[in-house]
Amino acid sequence: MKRSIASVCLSGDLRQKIEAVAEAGYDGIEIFENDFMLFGETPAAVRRMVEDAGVEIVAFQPFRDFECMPKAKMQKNFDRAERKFDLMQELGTTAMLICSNVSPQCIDDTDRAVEEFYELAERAKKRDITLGYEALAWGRNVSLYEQAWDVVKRVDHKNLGIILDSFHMYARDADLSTVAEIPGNRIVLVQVADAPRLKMDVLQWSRHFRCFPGQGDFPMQDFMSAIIKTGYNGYFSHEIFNDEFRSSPCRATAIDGMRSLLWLQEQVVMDEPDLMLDRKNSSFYQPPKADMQNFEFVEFAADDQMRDDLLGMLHKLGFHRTHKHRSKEVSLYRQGDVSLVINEESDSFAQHYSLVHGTSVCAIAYGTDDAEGMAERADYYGYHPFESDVESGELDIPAIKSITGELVYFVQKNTDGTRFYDVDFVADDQSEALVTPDDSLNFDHVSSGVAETEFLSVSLFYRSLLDLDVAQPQDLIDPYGIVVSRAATNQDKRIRLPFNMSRSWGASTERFREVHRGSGVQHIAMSCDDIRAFVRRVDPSIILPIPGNYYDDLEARYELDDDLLADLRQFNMLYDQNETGHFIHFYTRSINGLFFEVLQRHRYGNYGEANSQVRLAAQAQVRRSGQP
Ligand SMILES: O=C(O)c1ccc(O)c(O)c1
Ligand SMILES: [Mg+2]
Repeated sequence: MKRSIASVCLSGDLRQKIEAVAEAGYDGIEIFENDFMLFGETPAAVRRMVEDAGVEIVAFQPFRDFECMPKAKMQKNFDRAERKFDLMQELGTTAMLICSNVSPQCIDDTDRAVEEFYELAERAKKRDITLGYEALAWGRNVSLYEQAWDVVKRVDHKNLGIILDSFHMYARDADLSTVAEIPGNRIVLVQVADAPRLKMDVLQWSRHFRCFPGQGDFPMQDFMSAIIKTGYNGYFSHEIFNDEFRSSPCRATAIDGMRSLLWLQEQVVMDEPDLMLDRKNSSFYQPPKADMQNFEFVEFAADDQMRDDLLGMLHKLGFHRTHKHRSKEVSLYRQGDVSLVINEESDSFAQHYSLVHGTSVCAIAYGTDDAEGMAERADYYGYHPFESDVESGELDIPAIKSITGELVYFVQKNTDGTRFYDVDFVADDQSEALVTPDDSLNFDHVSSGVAETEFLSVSLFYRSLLDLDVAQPQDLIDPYGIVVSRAATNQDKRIRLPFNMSRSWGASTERFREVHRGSGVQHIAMSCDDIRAFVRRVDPSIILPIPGNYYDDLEARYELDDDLLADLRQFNMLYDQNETGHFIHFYTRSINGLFFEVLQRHRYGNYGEANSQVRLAAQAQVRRSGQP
């Protein structure tokens, strides 16, 4: 599979874009006309730059509003094309993307289009140039790929083919069956773009919300399979117009794009193993399948200032120290099946992390049946391994850096049922729990607060490397802005990872990123079997106070037992119900922006989203009062 990316996907000037594209390992780049026009070097210099970088200019694009203009304008359009052919020859590229005309003056006359494209193809032939016709979803008279194919078929000229762009096709709910009629050698270029499903003007949707495959909602595997079945052997090229990409570092975006193409290839091969192997691609490598089973532990970096606050909060929630590390300043606090590691080892990753972020989560560990495989997968997807100091007799747990900088560990499940702490830790009966521990406690979800520019990278990280499902974004209402939230989950829902971003400085996510000095884990939720018993054992001073009006509303909305309602009110718990069941939960106050949640699910799969605005308002109230 030959891989390319359009220069319009990336921020910066043309030189920076070319360097980023080469470094990320693409074979080619589509040069967007504006990127060239606004660049201060000659076509020959750009050609050298691209050659030196070892990439190919896959296409020059776009050539706009060519066909079916009033007769008086056509001569000018042919002249304009000749000028661009000159430029393309200087740049050393042979493919020109022509998008369907969007001008109000464009005449609806397919015979005319056929004649004009024949004439243009004849001119292109003299220059060894191939034209590719692409239907823009908002084209004046040609807006469907079937219409573009009809024109190309009728022109029947070797120098004119079709360009297929997944965005335009899916945006118009295309039926992919006509793709099978197109011989692969008549496809000049395939552009891949995903997008979230949005109901809005198609032009605005395309220009601002496209994203890399794996970040949006389109069934990109089906598109890929349909194309590959035509026998097409050319480039798959990203063409993503996206506001976040425009404001993100171009190298990071280019690398994410490469991960996205690798992921797409993995999906296609998984669905239809013969498709790509048929293509004499014997060097084809398929990474080990992801295997992610559970949250094994969460690790905290503790700094001097807030260490005691954190330990105090854990004690009040029923945790106590059960183990100490054999050789390091590392303690394990357990309750039920929740393991929290407190790392105070000097000169460790954790200590460096706490110097920047204060007391906070510096790592999440997942249990897996194939830790080696996960490490190999991480390498395949270009996520960076992290090597830690391991003493003999200790586990060497594969680790990588996540997008937001904390570590991700892959902990091998042992067949004999022993756990990570049975090797590296010694049991420690010194400290007693302040309150009776709850054996039913389990990790439920771990949420992160991320920057707007990281949001799509994080979804790709979860979808590609960890093979999690990533749900569509939801808006949560904060008193000071909107928080956009998505959740990644594994199949049996033992791993749930919501992640949030906000464009509003005053909203919870950005306030967290301010106190925590960067993105990271903001919230750890744990489930139990009897939350009404659990909350009675917890010191009320650590629980987030909820406004009384909320309970009056609950009473009006649902038929709740007086008993339950009284408990909810007294213990500052929240309640939600849906068609299948109900949900009760409470939050703690925060430490350095981080807070805990304890919850009980009754056949309920959501997160109490309906209550998120209550929580966000309650947290804003606490912040305003200057309390933690
Ligand atoms: O938005 C546009 O104008 C535009 C231009 C070229 C393309 O290939 C495309 O898909 C969209
Ligand atoms: Mg396109």
